[in-house]
Formats: sequence, structure tokens, C-alpha cells
Amino acid sequence: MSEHPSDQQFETLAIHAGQEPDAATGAVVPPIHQVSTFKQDGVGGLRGGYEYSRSANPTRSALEENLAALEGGRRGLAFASGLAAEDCLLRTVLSPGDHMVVPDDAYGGTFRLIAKVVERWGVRWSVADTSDPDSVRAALRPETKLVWVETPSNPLLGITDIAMVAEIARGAGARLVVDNTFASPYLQQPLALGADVVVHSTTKYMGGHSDVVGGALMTSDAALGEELAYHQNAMGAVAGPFDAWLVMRGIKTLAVRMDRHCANAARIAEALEAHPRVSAVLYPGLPSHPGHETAAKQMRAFGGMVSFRLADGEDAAVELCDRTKLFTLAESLGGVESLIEHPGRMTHASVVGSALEVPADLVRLSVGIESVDDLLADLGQALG
Ligand SMILES: C=C(NCc1c(COP(=O)(O)O)cnc(C)c1O)C(=O)O
Repeated sequence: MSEHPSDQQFETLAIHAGQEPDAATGAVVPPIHQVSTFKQDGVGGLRGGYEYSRSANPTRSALEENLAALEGGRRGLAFASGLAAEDCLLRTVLSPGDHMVVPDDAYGGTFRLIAKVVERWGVRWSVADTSDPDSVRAALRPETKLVWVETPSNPLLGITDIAMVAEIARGAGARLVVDNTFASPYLQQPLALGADVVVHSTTKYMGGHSDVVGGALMTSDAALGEELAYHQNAMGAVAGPFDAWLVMRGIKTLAVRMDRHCANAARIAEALEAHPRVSAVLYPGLPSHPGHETAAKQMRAFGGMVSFRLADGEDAAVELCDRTKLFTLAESLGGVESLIEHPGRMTHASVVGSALEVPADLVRLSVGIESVDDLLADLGQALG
């Protein structure tokens, strides 16, 4: 595994970490090894260390080395989806009788995995407002092994002080995992702030083109990395070679794309805040956001996701989602094209009636990298 000078900047690592020209052909971009098994030179004689692609594949290895470098970690692992990565993490670090702290705002699928799947295997959980240290402390139990944080959170754009929660978790003998999907490693590096593990849906900003589903785990803890790698192979939900290649390709432009996502989102958040039909805008880059100072402290910029509430309620929010022409009505986020959705009826329908239920008048935007003037014009005509 090649070592990269730790003084290289993010933009350089995104392009070069794990991306050495192919030793056999000189190919400048890692080839797609679309293969399941590898010839052995005699029983157990592994040429290059590869025997079966679920266990290891050269294309996935290149991505995993790149992922580790992007978060400043020692190990990166690539999965078939973000939830596959989360499932591997949860079932690696938790056993029946253990307890975990869950944030009161998180992707609906994450909460569903914990409350409807992992709970059945004897894991207990408590909900906390992770932006409030007292709420986190009150949720801890003697058997707490994991504190889960999503910051910025999906879809309310809540901000949690990572270093603060890391200190609380460490003091309680628990690990801290941060879902860094909304920020991406370009904007925020949770491991450097005390997190033990970082989760990503690489489907989002890392893939960046709405053409791949994937997930990732990164950690600085070598022993934990080995445990996660063991479970990645044992459970089997690995990223395929072509999907790994697509994520690697997306990552190469992550920095420049995030700069544009952030610039566009800031303009749109400011415009929405001034609109008479909008009752609230949830964007960490606005001084009005309760987590603005914490976000400014731990993030390079404030991201490309903007949520807002319609003064006229749920029907107005649903109607708005049907009226945009440039913002496409669709789930997911982080691609170059702008998307709009109604979390209460779409991505977070699974948490209706739970502690994570989201406001029915809420609309979420994944602000793309189109001309911001065109995006503003589309929102303007849709809002009327
Ligand atoms: C599909 C959507 N979210 C996926 C997601 C996931 C799950 O990733 P998948 O690749 O969809 O399995 C994990 N964490 C966060 C913060 C997420 O937003 C969405 O919000 O539209």
C-alpha cells in the first residue's frame, strides 16, 4: 500500500491517493478489474494477494486507499450502499445487550436500520439531541458502546459539535461514529475532531453524478479497521469493481464540485430567507442557524443542502415540489443536478410517528452546480 505525504492537500489526495499508474500497463487511471476470482500459483499461492473479489479486489482496494486518505484515516472500506456500510459497522461493534445513542434527526433509512433491524438482535437505543451535551449525557447508559452523530443532519441540517460529543463518548467508554455524507470529507474531517469511525453514502457527493450507489467506512484505529474488514468480508456487502471505479472517478472532482455546491446553496438560502412564502430556512451558512458558529468552526464551508419550511403548510410544500422545472423531484442528493423533495412523504416517510418525524411543511433541496441564476429563477417561478 503506497504512503502519501501527509502534507499533501485534499485536492491532491483526491486525485492521487491510491491511484498509482497500473504496474502492468502504465494505465494512468486504475483499471476496472471486473472479475470474481484470481488464478493461484499453486495452492495458496496468491499472485498480488488477491484470491476472490468479495475478500479483496484491486479496483476496490484503490478506492479504499483513496477513501482512507480523504478522511485522514488509516483504513477505508467500500460497500454496496451507505446502509450496507452502516450495517457492517453496527454489527461489528455492537452485541446483544449493548446500547447506542441515536440522534433525533438522521436519515430515515439509518433510523429504520437501527429501530427495525438491529434492535431485533438485542441492541437497545436512546434518542438524543446531539447538539445538546446535556441531552447526550442523559441518553448514555452503562452499556452504551456507540454514539451516532449525523452533522449536518438529514433533513433538518442540524449541527453537532463533533469534538464535544467525542469527549463525552470517550468519557463514557463509547465510540463515536459520524455520518459525514452531507458535508463530504472536503468540508469536514470528523476523525481529526475525535470521531472513531466515519460513515459515508458514497452514492451522494463522492460519486457526485447520481450514477452509483455505494457506502464507505473510514477509521484511524488500525485494530478497529481490521475488525471492520473482517466483517465486510464475512457479511459480504462489498462495492463491485465498476461501482468502485465510478466512485473513484467522482472523487477526483469532489473539491471543485463542493465549492460550487456551497456557493450556489448560500445564494439560494439567502434568497429563500427573504421570500414571503418561506417561514424558515435551515442552512448552517446562515447566521440565523443555531449551529452556525459550530459549523463555521468545524467545516470548510456549509454544504450544498438547503431545507426550508412553507408558511402555507404541507399542501404548499407538496405543490412546490411539483412546480419546479430545473430542480428535479427525486430522492437522493449530492449530484451535479439539483433535486427537490418532500422528506415527510419521501425520504423520511419511514420515521413518521417516531421521535425523528420531520415537519410536514418542509422541503429539501440538493443544490447542484448549474448556473445559480437559473436555479433562482426556477425557485422563483415555482414559489410564485
Ligand atoms: C437517499 C438518501 N439518503 C441516503 C443516506 C444514507 C444511506 O445511503 P444509501 O447509499 O442510500 O444506502 C446514509 N446517510 C445519509 C446521511 C443519507 O442521506 C436521501 O436522503 O435522499
